[in-house]
Amino acid sequence: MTVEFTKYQGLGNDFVLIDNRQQAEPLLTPEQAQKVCDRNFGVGADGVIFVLPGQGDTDYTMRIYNSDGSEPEMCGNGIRCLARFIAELEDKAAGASHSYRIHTLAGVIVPELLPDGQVKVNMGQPRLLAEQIPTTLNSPEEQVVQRPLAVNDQNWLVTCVSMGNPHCITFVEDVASIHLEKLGPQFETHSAFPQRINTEFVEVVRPDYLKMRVWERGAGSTLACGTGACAVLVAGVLTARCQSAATIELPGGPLEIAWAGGEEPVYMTGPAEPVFTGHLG
Ligand SMILES: N[C@H](CCC[C@H](N)C(=O)O)C(=O)O
Repeated sequence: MTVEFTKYQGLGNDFVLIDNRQQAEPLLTPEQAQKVCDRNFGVGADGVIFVLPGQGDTDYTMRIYNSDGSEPEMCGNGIRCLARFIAELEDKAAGASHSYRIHTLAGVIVPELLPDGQVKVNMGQPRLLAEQIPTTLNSPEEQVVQRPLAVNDQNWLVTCVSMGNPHCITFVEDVASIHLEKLGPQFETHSAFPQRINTEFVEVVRPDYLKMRVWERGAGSTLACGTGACAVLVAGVLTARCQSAATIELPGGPLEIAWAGGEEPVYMTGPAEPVFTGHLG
């Protein structure tokens, strides 16, 4: 069976998107997705994203496999790509604005296509309690803000935020000096994170401009992480380092993130572009 796909990227975080509207189960297994993501033996991507039929009052369902075959709850850059892909599948006129209600393992997420081609996403509320991350770095009902964590014989102060998927944020003086390939895997598999963890290293340039690098759970070093940028803004607000809206500069480019605090949702605005279409198998 050949499977058609379209390759999309959001700030260089790239995905194979598959029209899966005809059945409730993904057309590829996690093992097949892993092979598709291989940058030498496959198409090459940070993940595979499936557009499935909606559930309840949602238009569609998004499922995603990381390049290691694991299934995360959500993907910020990926859902912007999914929204653009759906508009293409529905043959929506370019330049018009549309929003979709997407069922995900992180809850209902609402991306809106803006007339300029960018996508604005209501990413839902951040989860801040240790049990919601999940992590053992504090009592289950407590938040994890500037807690000590020993990694690579160094003591880091970390703040943990879930956007449906788990993130560990640490603020540093010079983000370019971080040895991501050495530190990333040690954070990712640390025993304090029973579901593993996405790790963001952040340099506050100004309260409305932060630079970050990311080691993603199940995907390694990527050029951008949308849920990670949201988690970084939330951690910046919780630690009084940044304003309620900021530009988060990733290696692949900037995302605009805003959070009014408390029970309010986090909003993310950024690009998503098609690259090419092809067939698998
Ligand atoms: N690797 C992440 C999923 C992809 C998230 C990232 N690509 C984004 O844009 O949010 C995880 O296992 O939680």
